[in-house]
Amino acid sequence: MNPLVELNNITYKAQNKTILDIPEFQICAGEFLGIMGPNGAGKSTLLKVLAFLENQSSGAILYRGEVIPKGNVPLELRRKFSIALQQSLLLDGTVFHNIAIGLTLRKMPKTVIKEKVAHWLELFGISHLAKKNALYLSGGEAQRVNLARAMIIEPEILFLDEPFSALDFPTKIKLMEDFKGIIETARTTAVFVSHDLMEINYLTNRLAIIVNGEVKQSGPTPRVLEHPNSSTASFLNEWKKFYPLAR
Ligand SMILES: Nc1ncnc2c1ncn2[C@@H]1O[C@H](COP(=O)(O)OP(=O)(O)OP(=O)(O)O)[C@@H](O)[C@H]1O
Repeated sequence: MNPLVELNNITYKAQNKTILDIPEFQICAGEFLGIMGPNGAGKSTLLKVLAFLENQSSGAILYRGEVIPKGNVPLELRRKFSIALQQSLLLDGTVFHNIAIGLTLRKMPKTVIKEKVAHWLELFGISHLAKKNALYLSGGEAQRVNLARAMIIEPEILFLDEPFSALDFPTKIKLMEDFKGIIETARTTAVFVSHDLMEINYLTNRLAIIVNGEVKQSGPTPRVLEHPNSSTASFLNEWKKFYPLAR
């Protein structure tokens, strides 16, 4: 598989503490990569570094084989990426306006915006909410708007930091099912930070386990879950007591 983003000898330090220490790591085109690990392991920091939202302290980040200058990421590269967080951070305005925002910023013609928003509203099953103020949505509805807003720009990589974790179980299951279909059809490359083995097991095809800022194991999700190594077993085996591993 072709690497879209590569990390080479990356460290990230804050307040004299090494938070990430990653000799090499890649995001490959077309994969749905899960990142899992204990609290404070560095998952969100890794996501931010991969998405060029935080500058590494040392090392190089390559995009499609080219080194990207630290702190000077071209706007057109930033615009290839989308990010969806646990909090949907919607704006005070209609659902239509919120979903359209990425296209509006790119100065797309109004007719194209209307067409695309209608398409993504329908895919996420929220056409009936188009005119509603986004601040008055349920958690599940808001997360659908958040994901539609991230997907409408057809990102090269979609970064997800626990977008389902605040949802009740039935809402989460329905959204994950719909989302999986959408992302498979769009063939979007995705990087997904989650605490939840069920979410990881259902959505991802490759899994990296990060402990103390280091990637301790990575590989196809079923293989990592079924064969934890000596560095990941204590973390994964706790989870496996609670969830069956069948996909
Ligand atoms: N800018 C910063 N300054 C100081 N410490 C930081 C900074 N950013 C992150 N950290 C610390 O780095 C560690 C990793 O944080 P990070 O949020 O990446 O972990 P995480 O694995 O996503 O955690 P969680 O599962 O709890 O969300 C934590 O101990 C955090 O307090």
